[in-house]
Amino acid sequence: MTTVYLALGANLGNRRANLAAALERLRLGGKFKIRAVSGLYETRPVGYINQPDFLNMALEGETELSPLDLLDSLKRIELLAGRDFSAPRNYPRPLDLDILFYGDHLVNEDRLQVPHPRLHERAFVLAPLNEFAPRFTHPQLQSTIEDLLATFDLEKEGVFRYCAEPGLQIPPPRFLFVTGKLAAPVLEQFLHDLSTQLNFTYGIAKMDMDVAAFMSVRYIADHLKLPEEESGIYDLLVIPGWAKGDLASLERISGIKAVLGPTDLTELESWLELQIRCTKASSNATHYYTEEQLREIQARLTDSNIRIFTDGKCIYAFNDQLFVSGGIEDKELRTLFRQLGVDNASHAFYLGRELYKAAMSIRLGLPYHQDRDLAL
Ligand SMILES: Nc1ncnc2c1ncn2[C@@H]1O[C@H](COP(=O)(O)OP(=O)(O)OP(=O)(O)O)[C@@H](O)[C@H]1O
Ligand SMILES: Nc1nc2c(c(=O)[nH]1)N=C(CO)CN2
Repeated sequence: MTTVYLALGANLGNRRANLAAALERLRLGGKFKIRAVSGLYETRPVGYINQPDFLNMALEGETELSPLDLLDSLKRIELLAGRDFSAPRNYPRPLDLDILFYGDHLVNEDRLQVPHPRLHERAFVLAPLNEFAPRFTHPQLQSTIEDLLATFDLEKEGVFRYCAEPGLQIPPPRFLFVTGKLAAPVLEQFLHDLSTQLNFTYGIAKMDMDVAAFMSVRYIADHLKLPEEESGIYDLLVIPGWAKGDLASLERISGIKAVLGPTDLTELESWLELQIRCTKASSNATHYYTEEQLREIQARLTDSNIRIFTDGKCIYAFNDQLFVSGGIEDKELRTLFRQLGVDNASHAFYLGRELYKAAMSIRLGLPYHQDRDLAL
């Protein structure tokens, strides 16, 4: 698995819906996992000026695809969004997906250059990327994203973080269940109930056979009719637990990672819980705000409640009036606490506990969320 960074842009049609659909399609049959997404930015077009404004965002993902296979998948997603590849470069488009970085690999092929050769000239790329990868170092320029971004005045560039469109979330996992005709209605009911409880989405492929237990992997591979554009929207193909045969060939034919599901519907809940936990546990991306972004958040506050954040190194605490930051050593924590000037005893206990939890999260390399337990 390689960590990759992608830039997304849209300036035709329903721009936000185009970006949302791209996130849904970016599962690539389980070969791509989105780990972090930025907010949406309203941006003035660069290059060919006489065209509508863009919505831009960036994301961090992990993939087992090679750089060129990833590029091909991105081109397919652009095509599904209605992209006209005969239009000249820099023309309006419903969707544009660029590979910014592929780990720290350098690629220099006719149809692919990575790192993207123009990313450091583009505030509309650097600003969203900086939300979750400020300290990623450009392998050729040897500068971090935050340093590259610091050379731009975002207002002058026409790059605005707080646009009218609400941001997008990482889509929940999406499973495709294969079933026989008899079990289909019961499975549908189970999945319908569990999907909100466990936060996943699903599709059901009903095979023309009464009982799922009689299906072989070969039979499923031969009879699963999936429109080509659909394989990308799933993370996992779940086939009945009794099925025997070669899963690798089914994966090749369907384009989706395949696993055997539980043999009994009563085990479906714990089986799904485990699957979902596994996808989350392998996520190592932590979203950190930069001090500048935290100060922007502060500027919009109107109350005195203290908000606490970390950036993996320092602790930041602020309300509408004051903004303090500091390190995680005991002495630094005490100074931070004093600067907050809290005189109410129960509030002081609360803040002390939160500050120590924030310090602990930094020591352990875990994400910190105010009022939530530390979690792996
Ligand atoms: N890192 C990269 N990411 C995406 N496409 C790339 C990359 N490097 C080279 N390309 C090639 O660029 C071609 C044109 O891509 P596209 O139409 O998205 O360009 P553009 O968005 O108009 O301009 P720009 O490349 O400056 O963003 C693609 O078909 C692809 O082969
Ligand atoms: N603001 C903005 N301008 C652009 C963009 C884009 O995504 N945002 N993409 C381009 C071609 O890739 C050319 N110009």
